[in-house]
Amino acid sequence: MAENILRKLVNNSQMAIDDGVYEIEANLEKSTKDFIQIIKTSGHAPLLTEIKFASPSLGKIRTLTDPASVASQMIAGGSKALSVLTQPHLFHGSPEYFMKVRHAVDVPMLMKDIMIDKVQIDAAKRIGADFMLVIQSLFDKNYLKDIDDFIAYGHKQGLQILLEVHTKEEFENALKTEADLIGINNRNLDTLEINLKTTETILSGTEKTRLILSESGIETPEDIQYLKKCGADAFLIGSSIMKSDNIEEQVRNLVNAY
Ligand SMILES: O=C(O)c1ccccc1NCC(=O)[C@H](O)[C@H](O)COP(=O)(O)O
Repeated sequence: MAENILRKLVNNSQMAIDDGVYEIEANLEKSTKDFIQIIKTSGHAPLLTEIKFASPSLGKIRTLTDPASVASQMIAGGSKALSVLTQPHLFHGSPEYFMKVRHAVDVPMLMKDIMIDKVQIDAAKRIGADFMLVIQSLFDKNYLKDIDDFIAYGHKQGLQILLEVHTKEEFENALKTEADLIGINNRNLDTLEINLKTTETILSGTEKTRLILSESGIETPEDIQYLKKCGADAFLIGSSIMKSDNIEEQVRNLVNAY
């Protein structure tokens, strides 16, 4: 069971690649803003908010509407950067939604997908992404080879790298790479269980040499205050915002956690 979820996500990405989902004609500019600088200078909780209409763990989260309108509400609430799902299978994402948002806003944007192939990195550049996601466990579990080459290719395309980990061992491996930002995913991608203590466990007793994004399962200002105390510098939040009747207000409430 455990290995199956990750394997399914990898297979889904391969299916999307084979279906031509990442063959993009466009050539959009990325943002003029730098999320790393924003994190370093922010007076409030720096949020990377995620436009996510469905997920493997929750199924449908919100009725599919104009993603640019969701993006504008998030930014009005104080979100400093956006993550947009481009994975069609299980997440109902697409590069087209990403580009709709890219046309509408000038904030740093993460192409959120299960990245397994350089074709997707080329697509990230073409759709105007600032960041791409790399998942450390895909390399540690031998689904993919040569993380340094994958990251270097992303950098060559002008992308910054969010490298996601879920265990201390993955975190230590991640620190050996040239990733720009390390994401600690509180969601176990093998079981889909969420535990905010993951961030605490991984950061306790380690010297922090890279900016840390705590990801998944964040719902309240108290969650953010706790994660900040654990050493997180920024926060990736999707479902709890996408489920809200008032996206702008929900984001503002979380941004004002500190
Ligand atoms: O969200 C899922 O169910 C999921 C399942 C399997 C792999 C990845 C998944 N989500 C990716 C994410 O990292 C989250 O979308 C992101 O951290 C936001 O999390 P949340 O606020 O809990 O929606």
